[in-house]
Amino acid sequence: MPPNDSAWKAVPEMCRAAFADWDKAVVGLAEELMSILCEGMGIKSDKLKEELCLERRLSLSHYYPQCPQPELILGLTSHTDPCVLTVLVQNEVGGLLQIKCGEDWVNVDPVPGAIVINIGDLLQIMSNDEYKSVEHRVLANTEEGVRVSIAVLFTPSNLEKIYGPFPELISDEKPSVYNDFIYSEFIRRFEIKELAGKRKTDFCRIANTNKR
Ligand SMILES: O=C(O)CCC(=O)C(=O)O
Ligand SMILES: [Fe+2]
Repeated sequence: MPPNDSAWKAVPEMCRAAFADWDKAVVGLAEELMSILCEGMGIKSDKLKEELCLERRLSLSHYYPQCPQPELILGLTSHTDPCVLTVLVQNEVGGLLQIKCGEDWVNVDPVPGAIVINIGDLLQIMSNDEYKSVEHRVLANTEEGVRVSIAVLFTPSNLEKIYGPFPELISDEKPSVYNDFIYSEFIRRFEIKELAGKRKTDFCRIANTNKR
């Protein structure tokens, strides 16, 4: 949420100050990461910041109690994050968060003090496939302890802005693999679940370009 947004009022007063401190720390980390990711693409380091990708944050808190029939369900179904970047912290209950590597699911077990960073679909598109959004899921919890995680998803703050691969990354050798789109249209399709079960990046992928 942007600073001074009325959404802050939804945060209980007793934890508003702590939440604001957490938000500040997460934004600082994301700014540094976005700058490194821009350098990795060979574009100016504040490009993602300039594109308003630090301003809108969605904070998702997850609580996974012990499940009596874990073989029947997932804690969170397989998905990629519909954002630029995700910063995620998890408690010590491991063996549940997994990422897809090829055909395999690989555990992302908690490491004390470590933070999980996911590349989101929008960064995959903006980078013209230089970076790839990560498919992940959470298994149902079989342990007595509760698993808790907090994910902060960074998305552009201007919903009516046009996004697409950065022009600096497009050349005759590396043509654009995505059409430009209005961000609110991406959200609309995501919310009506039109993109469910597909790679969300496919909605603007130019036909006949290779999927990676
Ligand atoms: O609970 C987790 O570790 C995953 C949360 C997640 O993938 C999400 O909020 O998008
Ligand atoms: Fe996620």
